[in-house]
Amino acid sequence: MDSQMESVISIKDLHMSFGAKPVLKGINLEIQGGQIIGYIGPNGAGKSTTVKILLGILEGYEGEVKIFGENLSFGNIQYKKKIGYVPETAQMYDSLTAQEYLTFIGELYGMNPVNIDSKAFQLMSLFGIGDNYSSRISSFSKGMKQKVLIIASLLHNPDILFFDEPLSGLDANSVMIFKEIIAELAAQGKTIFYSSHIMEVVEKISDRIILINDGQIVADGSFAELQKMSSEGSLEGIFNQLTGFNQYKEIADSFISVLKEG
Ligand SMILES: Nc1ncnc2c1ncn2[C@@H]1O[C@H](COP(=O)(O)OP(=O)(O)OP(=O)(O)O)[C@@H](O)[C@H]1O
Repeated sequence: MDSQMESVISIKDLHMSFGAKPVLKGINLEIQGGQIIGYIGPNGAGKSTTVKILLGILEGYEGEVKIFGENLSFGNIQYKKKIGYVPETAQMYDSLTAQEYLTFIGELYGMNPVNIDSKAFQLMSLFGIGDNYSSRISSFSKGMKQKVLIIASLLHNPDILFFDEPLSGLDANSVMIFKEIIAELAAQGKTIFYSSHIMEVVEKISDRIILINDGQIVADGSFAELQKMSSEGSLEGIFNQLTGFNQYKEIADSFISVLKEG
C-alpha cells in the first residue's frame, strides 16, 4: 500500500475564490491517521475555508479533496458520520437543555437515543457539568457551552476531528483534561485537525504543524523541523517570521496615538 492510499485526508491543488477574490491558492496535503495536525495562520489566511470544504459545507472549489479515499465532489456524504467538528462560533439552540441538544446531535449521527443519553450524561459529569444536564443551554457560561460543543463533536466516536479554537472559554483544569483526551484519541489512530491562534498549545500538542499564509502553505512539518528552517525558537516567533510580520511595536504605538487623538 503506498502512502497516498493510507491518507485519511488528501487535498490536491485546492483553489477557492469568493467572487473575484482568491482565498485558497493551491493547497496540497496528505494526512495520515493517528496524528494531531496544528493548522495555523494569520486571520483571513484561509483556515476555516479549508475546514469547511473538508466538512462538505462549502462548495465551488477547484482541485481534488478526498476523505477516507472518497472524492467529496462525487456527492457521497457517508463520510460525515465519521467526522466531528467544534466550530469557532456555533449556533447552539439555546432554548434546549443540554440533554435535548446532545440527544438531537446524537440522533443526527444515527445513534440509539438510550446510548446517547447514558454517554452524554457521563461525559458531562466527567467535565464537571453533570448537574446541568437538564438545564437550558441559555443558562450556561461560555466555558460550559464549549464543553457541550466538545461532547457533541465526540459523542459518535468519529475518526476525524476538526477543532477550531476548542479551548475557548475552558478553565485551566478542563484544558488539561481536553489535551489528554485528544492525545489519547490520536494514539487510538484518530486524526485531529486542530486550528488555533494559541501558539504555545499548538507547539506542544501537534505532531505536525501546517502554517498557511494568504491561501498557501508556507511551512509543513513537526515543531522540531519548523525550528530548523527558522532562526526562531518558539512557534510564535516562527509564525511571525514566516508570515513576514515584525512591526507589532510600531502598530501598537500607532494604535495608542490614534486613541489619544481628540
Ligand atoms: N462567505 C464568504 N464570502 C466572502 N468572503 C469570504 C467568505 N468566507 C471567507 N471569506 C474570506 O476568505 C478569506 C479567508 O477566510 P477564512 O475564514 O478561511 O480565514 P481564517 O484563516 O479561518 O481566519 P481566522 O483566523 O480569522 O478565523 C478572508 O479574506 C475572508 O474574508
